[in-house]
Amino acid sequence: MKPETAFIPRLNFYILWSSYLSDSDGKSNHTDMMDDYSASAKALVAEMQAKAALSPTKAVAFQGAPGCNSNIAIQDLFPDSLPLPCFSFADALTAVKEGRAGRAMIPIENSLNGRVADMHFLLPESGLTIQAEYFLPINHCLVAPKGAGEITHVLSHPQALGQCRHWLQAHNLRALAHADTAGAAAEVADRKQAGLAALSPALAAKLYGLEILEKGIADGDTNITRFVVLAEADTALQDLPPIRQNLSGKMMTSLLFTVKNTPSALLNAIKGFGDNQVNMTKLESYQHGASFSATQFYADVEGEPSEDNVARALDILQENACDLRILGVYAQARPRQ
Ligand SMILES: O=C(O)C(=O)C[C@]1(C(=O)O)C=C[C@@H](O)C=C1
Repeated sequence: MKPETAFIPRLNFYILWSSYLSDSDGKSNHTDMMDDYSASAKALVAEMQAKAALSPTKAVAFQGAPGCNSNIAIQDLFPDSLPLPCFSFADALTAVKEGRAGRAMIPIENSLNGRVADMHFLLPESGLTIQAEYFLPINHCLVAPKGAGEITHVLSHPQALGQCRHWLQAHNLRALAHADTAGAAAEVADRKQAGLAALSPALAAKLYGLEILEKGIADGDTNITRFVVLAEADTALQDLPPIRQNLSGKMMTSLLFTVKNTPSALLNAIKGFGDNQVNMTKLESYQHGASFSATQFYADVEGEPSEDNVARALDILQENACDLRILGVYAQARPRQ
């Protein structure tokens, strides 16, 4: 991504970083913004990291600054845990791999704006498994320092900007991408720049001393993000802080598999799910390798491999696909039908 401009996928406009977010001498601060937490967030990040370091199994890693939605998801699901802020998704997964956190909380899809994290490569590469899912209602606020004046530019995570795309256009606000919603709030708190606001949770406004100018911003009535909890496969659930959530009583299984780009290859691979009455709730495709000759699929199905019908469907999948990998078997947090 060039320092001068950045493109937000799913939003049909370019974001001018340095033309707007530059010092009075014209020097860009792009590198600082992309590579590290802003000053307002640093002390809190350091404090949370220090607490997590004292009790790593109680730590749950997340991408973003304190007060972001992933942090809120952790507070909801693991009230007794120690949230561990990490700057990138890769950092959050590495924290679990290196034993600095027992788990990671990762957003994967949003009801208004679709896919979030690149699970198809992050998860397989990390070797971690999905232990749980969680659905968090998202409540974006427009937040700014006191005296910011008329707002013209809004900084936030590309997902948050995408979830509020129509609202931003209707209010003639220019969107600027940031690593996460709370990090965006910390950034506008540091800059105290006239006309600059952030889209963030109310919690971030509180943490970074910002005013809430508007609440409940979203382009639809239902704005929910699905998160998954990742952990090492051999981590026993009982060794980690308890999960507090209502469950539907069913299980979910997440899979990754590859088929050749030949006629009916996908149809043959997943036929067993329909034939055995197994409900597939998600199927996403990705090009696999550099040749465009095979496609990788990520799928979520209801049920678990120990159920006969799921086992039969998986056998058929195994016969017709390659690289089948079970990414996780976990309790369903929300009915799918
Ligand atoms: O930036 C945050 O607040 C995050 O936790 C990330 C994230 C996302 O990537 O989807 C999480 C939930 C919201 O949908 C918006 C942003």
